[in-house]
Amino acid sequence: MTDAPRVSRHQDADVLVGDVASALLDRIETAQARGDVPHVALTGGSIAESLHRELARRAPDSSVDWSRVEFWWGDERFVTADSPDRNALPARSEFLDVVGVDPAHVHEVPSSDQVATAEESAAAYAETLRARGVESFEVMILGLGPDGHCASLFPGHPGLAVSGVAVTAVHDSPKPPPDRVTLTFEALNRARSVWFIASGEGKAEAVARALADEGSVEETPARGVRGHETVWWLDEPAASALPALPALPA
Ligand SMILES: O=C1O[C@H](COP(=O)(O)O)[C@@H](O)[C@H](O)[C@H]1O
Repeated sequence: MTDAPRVSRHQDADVLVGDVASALLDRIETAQARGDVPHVALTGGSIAESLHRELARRAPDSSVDWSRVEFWWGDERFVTADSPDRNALPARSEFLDVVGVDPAHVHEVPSSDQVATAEESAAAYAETLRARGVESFEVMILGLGPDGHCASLFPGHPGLAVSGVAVTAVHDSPKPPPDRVTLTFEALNRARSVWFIASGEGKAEAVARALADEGSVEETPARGVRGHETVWWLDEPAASALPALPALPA
């Protein structure tokens, strides 16, 4: 059973990342308090670096036990481990290494200097998910491209139709770099909570298409992702093309 997506609007990008960071720390604490070791999937993209910095800044005020949480990525660029294009690199240096997450609990998608092809990388990442017994992600954080892509699921691309596996390779991505590895819809939709984060007017049309009553996943892949709970964390510019709420009765 999945709930209808919820929209959470914030004044600007700074307020947005602050509120998401504090909600994520609370969510991890709550999961740990009930005895879980939560699995959290991080994202790349424009909002990720400020979110990761904010998480590191707020971490000392939280009671998260960093030895009892595991981190993954919803997608990764198939490049060398030290490439500036890599989603994991800034997440590690700005957040995970700063708060001291056990490196054994940080599960990167294998890079192009570890395996020969994006297909091998996808298979190895899927095997790690299986071996760690990941049945669902506590929180799946996703960015949104101006074209409506999320993770590395791009409009009109073959990856949208992949089923029966948790991870797939992507080639000829319209956004560089061309070779990538992504969770499939099936795996993304195994999240307890999907959190889309979008900031800036450049994302407004894609946000409106993703949340419209009608539209296709082929055109706007983000429409295909639903957790048990789905929250759209938006700043006001990113929310600016959403239809106005009906006025309350007088
Ligand atoms: O390439 C990617 O793009 C999306 C969105 O990024 P943005 O820079 O347009 O905000 C991101 O969510 C994804 O993880 C990443 O690999």
